[in-house]
Formats: sequence, structure tokens, C-alpha cells
Amino acid sequence: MLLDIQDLTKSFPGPEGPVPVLRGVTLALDRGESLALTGESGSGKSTLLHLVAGLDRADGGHILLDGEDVTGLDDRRRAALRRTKIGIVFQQFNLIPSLDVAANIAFQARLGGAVDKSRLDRLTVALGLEAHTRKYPEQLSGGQQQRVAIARTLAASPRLILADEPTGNLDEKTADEVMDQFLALVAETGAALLMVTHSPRLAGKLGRNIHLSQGRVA
Ligand SMILES: Nc1ncnc2c1ncn2[C@@H]1O[C@H](COP(=O)(O)OP(=O)(O)OP(=O)(O)O)[C@@H](O)[C@H]1O
Repeated sequence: MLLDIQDLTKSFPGPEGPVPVLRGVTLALDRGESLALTGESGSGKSTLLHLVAGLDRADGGHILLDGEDVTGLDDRRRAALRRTKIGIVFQQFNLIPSLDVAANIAFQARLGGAVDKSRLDRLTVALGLEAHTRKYPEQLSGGQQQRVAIARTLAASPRLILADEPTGNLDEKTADEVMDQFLALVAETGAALLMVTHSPRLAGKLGRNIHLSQGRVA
């Protein structure tokens, strides 16, 4: 099992005390599997993704990645995990404005110390970015920017990819094209994918679907 989430709980402070957001989430994801996480707005989807990414700390429960419990790791070791094992694609592309496309694509792999030039070239071509490598993010369309963000994530060869509404900022046609390219490339790498989406249509493209309701898997 690549990812094993057990009885995960998380609350946020509210005016009248802690507000539970995750009330005991349990789910597992194998290598090469893709799982869509759906649920109403506010059901805790992004919170769950942030906990798995180590961007926030759980109150209780366990997140095992490759058998290692990441809930107990300190900030430095969680950051190391994000550099090496986990890739994240956000709705806001989060490209680095001062770097050109080629440098943005190489960025994550550089951080992880695993730059593979032929892999970068293959991803650049597969995502149709060859003509844009010397451009800066502001010179690209939304779809192109998200393709760069996807290439950047995949270039670092993560075992687990977390995606939060990765095509949420794109029109339907572009979203479909980018999603299909994204899923094909993820499948090619054998990485596991956990993706938050509001769209049943996009969720249907993934191997399994899980619905979060009132802080639990429904
Ligand atoms: N840092 C925070 N501090 C306080 N409350 C928070 C924080 N982050 C999230 N919440 C609350 O936790 C709940 C779940 O938020 P979350 O973003 O996980 O939902 P979501 O299912 O991803 O929603 P959406 O589909 O609208 O993005 C919401 O009520 C939100 O207000």
C-alpha cells in the first residue's frame, strides 16, 4: 500500500471552540491507482489533501506513506518528503514568475536533486510546451500555465501526486484536454493520484471515487 490513511481527525478553531472538519477519515491508495475525492464545499477535501502533503498537522489518526507514518515528522522532514516522494498540483498554478517555462519545469526536480534532462524534454513535448520554453508564466494562457505546473510536478518523479481542482481555473474544453494529458502521463509514470474535484465528469475519469460528507468517507 502506498498511502494508508487511518482515522484521521482535524478541527479548526471557531468562535465557540474547535470545529471538527475531518471526523475519522480512513482510505487507502495503492501504487498506480487514481482516486477522486468529491464532496460538498467545506466538506474537508482540501484539508485532507493538505494533511497528506504535510502542509498542516492532523489532530489524530495516521498517514502512512510507503509504511512510514508521516504525521509524527517534524517540519523539516515533511518538507523533504514533499521534495522527493510527493508532487502537488494546485488550482492556482503557482508558477514562479521570474523563471521561464523551462526553469519552472525543472524547478521541483532540482529541489529534489533528481534532474533528468531527457525526462524534462519528454514532458515538455508531451504537454505541447516546446514552443514556449523561453517564455515567462505571464505570457502563457491558463491552460499552458497548468501544463507547465503538471510538467514541473511530474519531472520530479513523485510516487504520490496530490491534485486540488487542477483544472478548476480552465474552461471546460481546455480542462478536459489538460486533464486527459495529465492522467495519461500519471498512468505512464505509475504514480498514485489523489485528486479533489467538484466535477463528477472529471471524477469519472479516475479509477475510484470517494465522497466526503460531514468529515467522513460516505
Ligand atoms: N486554516 C483554517 N482555519 C480555520 N478554518 C479552516 C481552515 N482551513 C479550512 N477551514 C474550514 O474547514 C472546512 C473545510 O475546508 P476545506 O477547504 O477543506 O473544504 P473543501 O471541501 O476543500 O471545500 P471547497 O470544495 O469549497 O474547496 C471549512 O469550513 C473551512 O472554513
